[in-house]
Amino acid sequence: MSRPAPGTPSSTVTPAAASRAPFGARLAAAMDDHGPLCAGIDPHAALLDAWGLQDTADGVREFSLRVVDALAGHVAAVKPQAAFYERHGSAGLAALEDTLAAARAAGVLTVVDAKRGDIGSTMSAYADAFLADRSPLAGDALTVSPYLGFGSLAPAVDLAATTGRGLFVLCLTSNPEGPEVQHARAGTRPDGAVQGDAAPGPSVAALVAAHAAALNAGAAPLGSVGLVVGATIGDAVRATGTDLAAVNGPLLAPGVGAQGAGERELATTFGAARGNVLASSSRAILRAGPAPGDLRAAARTAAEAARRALRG
Ligand SMILES: O=c1ccn([C@@H]2O[C@H](COP(=O)(O)O)[C@@H](O)[C@H]2O)c(=O)[nH]1
Repeated sequence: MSRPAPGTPSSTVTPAAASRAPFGARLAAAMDDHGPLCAGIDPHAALLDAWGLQDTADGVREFSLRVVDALAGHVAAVKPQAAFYERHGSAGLAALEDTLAAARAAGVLTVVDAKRGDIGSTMSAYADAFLADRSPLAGDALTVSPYLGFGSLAPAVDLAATTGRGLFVLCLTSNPEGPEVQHARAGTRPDGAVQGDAAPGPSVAALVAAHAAALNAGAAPLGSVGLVVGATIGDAVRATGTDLAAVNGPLLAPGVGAQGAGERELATTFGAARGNVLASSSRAILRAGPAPGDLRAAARTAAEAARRALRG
């Protein structure tokens, strides 16, 4: 088996990476073509059962391949949730690899929702796993967690830029527990200056958004460092002083459907940045399966609603 020589820099530019347009540009085109909707691939045990599949790695693979087959060409992106593959161990990871390969072959963009984040040296290994051309686990973009400090994400930021891939950095997540961390006041300003006790820093969410904005400065039509901003967060963008319009990157908005957000929430949450939003829905679409036509109809309905709310 051939292996890269020890010490081979992960930033090696392969011919594939050199010919790939940046993720932000590819996603902007896909959203224009198919509507601003990402369909989540979350093979929950209950969904596998409802589709007549076993709760095994083979069941997860079959489920995922059916979703890709039904939805490629009808949604801007698909988002496999890594946890549902990992729970089946190495065979589950192989199913994720097969899912990503099928999506690549079908021409639909992939966001691997693995929410990785660690100290910089370990983040380098995560970047190699999910963003390097040579990795079978690489999609078009990866969700990452900035809670070890935004700068710890640098290896992923660098490798994504080199290989034409993207990131979605957690900013204002859709779950009700998020505010205890994301609304808190940060200890530093975007320039790294430490705040004194007397002057509270920006909110953590605003700081994360400011870092993403700096990385996307000048990119057109859209930068490749996106944020995760849940569609369920109410007025948290205003409450945290988060400037989403300045980010100039895609905003992945989970929480549509099963978590309760709909057209109204999409229309009111994102302000002037709503044209950059990629609404994301998993269970609400997947429950329409397993018939491919029913899945497609559910995705089309969700995509039309997202288009009305975000681009109407
Ligand atoms: O803030 C976040 C970040 C990620 N997610 C993920 O999106 C899907 C949501 O699934 P639904 O079935 O549409 O509720 C799931 O994979 C989450 O881990 C999120 O919900 N919120």
